[in-house]
Amino acid sequence: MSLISVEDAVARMLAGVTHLGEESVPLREARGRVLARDLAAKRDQPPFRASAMDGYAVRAEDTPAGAWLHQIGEARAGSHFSGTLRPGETVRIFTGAPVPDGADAILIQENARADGERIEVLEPVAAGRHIRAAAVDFREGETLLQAGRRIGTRETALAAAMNHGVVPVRQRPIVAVLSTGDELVEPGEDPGPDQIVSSNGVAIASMVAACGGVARDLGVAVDDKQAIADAAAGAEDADILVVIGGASVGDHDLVQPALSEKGLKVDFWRVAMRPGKPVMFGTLGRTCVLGLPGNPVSALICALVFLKPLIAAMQGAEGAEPTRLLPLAADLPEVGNRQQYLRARFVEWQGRTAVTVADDQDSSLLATLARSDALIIRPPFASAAPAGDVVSVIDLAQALS
Ligand SMILES: Nc1nc2c(c(=O)[nH]1)N[C@H]1C(S)=C(S)[C@@H](COP(=O)(O)OP(=O)(O)OC[C@H]3O[C@@H](n4cnc5c(N)ncnc54)[C@H](O)[C@@H]3O)O[C@H]1N2
Ligand code: MOO
Repeated sequence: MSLISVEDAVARMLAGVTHLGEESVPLREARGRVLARDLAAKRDQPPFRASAMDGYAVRAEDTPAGAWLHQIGEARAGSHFSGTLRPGETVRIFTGAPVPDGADAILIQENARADGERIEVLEPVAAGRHIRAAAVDFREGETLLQAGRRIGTRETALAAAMNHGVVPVRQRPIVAVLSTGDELVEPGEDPGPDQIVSSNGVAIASMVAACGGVARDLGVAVDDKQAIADAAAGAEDADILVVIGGASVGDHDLVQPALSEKGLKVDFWRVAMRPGKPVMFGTLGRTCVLGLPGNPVSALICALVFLKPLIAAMQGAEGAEPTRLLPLAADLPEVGNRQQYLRARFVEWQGRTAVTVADDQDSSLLATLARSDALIIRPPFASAAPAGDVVSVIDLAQALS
């Protein structure tokens, strides 16, 4: 049986993706959305020379220690002083206020002593000190956030400072999530002795929300072609249908037969990865269909490798999981023909942060996944790796937050 590589599978899946439409949303509601256009500054920041400290606006040359200055006014944030400083004069100033014309430094108040309107200089100050130049942060017209950037806290702050109250973003993909299996009951229900709680549906929906999609829970369909086909009808207007379970080769693995009758075109099935081999991708009309293996850890790792980039691509964003290189704290054996995703923990090893794998990598073990800090990625046919060898690692706290 031939398996497609993870790299080829992801590339094939992304090759057919088109961007979703664009919409405008208030910046306050834009968290997690992806910019559909570049965002340029609508003004200079700061728009004027601004004081960085509370104190006195001065001419630096007037400030030998012991000099006395005459206070002629006050400048506050939001209210400038309209005159011009002449020799021997100062203006009381507060952080964020426009620096008056004629002043070239701020004498901080700790280095001054006020006696009515007479101000004694306790420490000289150099020209330019504690003044932020106009537009030192950015200039009007400068593009600071590019299309494709996901809006988090930093982007929100910058877009706001650029004076964007409303931002152009990509629509959120609608992701229908269908679990399959006679054995499944929803979390919190009263399972029979042969039954299993459906953890995958709710977990994938959580991931969809975290990736900026809109999850539509289609619940659980029993292992029956008609039941699966009927339930999948709830995804007709969805951008993505995720079907969980029934992906393998057993007599009760009916997802492909059920959806084929509705017109599913399978692009790939079975990928050279472990866990996750039975993952399937195809299209049903305009809906992308991702078939995830039922084993809970396989489902989540496949969602990380395929669903996250798919959702990101529809929004015009980068979705590949960032990796970093860390040394192994213990030996690993050689790899077979499937790329491995090994649950692992961060440990201190020879004075450095290193990774060590969990003993049992069975793809049903969610507690092990929750205890793990990282996934070690090992490519197909990699040779045995001794402790100290560097491996590629995904940080789970970010990847499956
Ligand atoms: N003869 C073979 N058997 C299996 C193969 C194979 O190549 N040849 N592949 C194995 C691999 S690898 C995996 S992964 C599983 C994939 O199975 P399915 O996708 O068909 O999933 P199911 O059989 O429906 O379920 C597997 C397992 O996962 C549990 N499950 C299913 N859905 C959920 C859910 N929503 N929440 C929690 N747990 C779920 C289910 O109860 C089973 O225990 O096949 C191997 N077999
Ligand atoms: O490879 Mo399956 O996806 O491990 O259990």
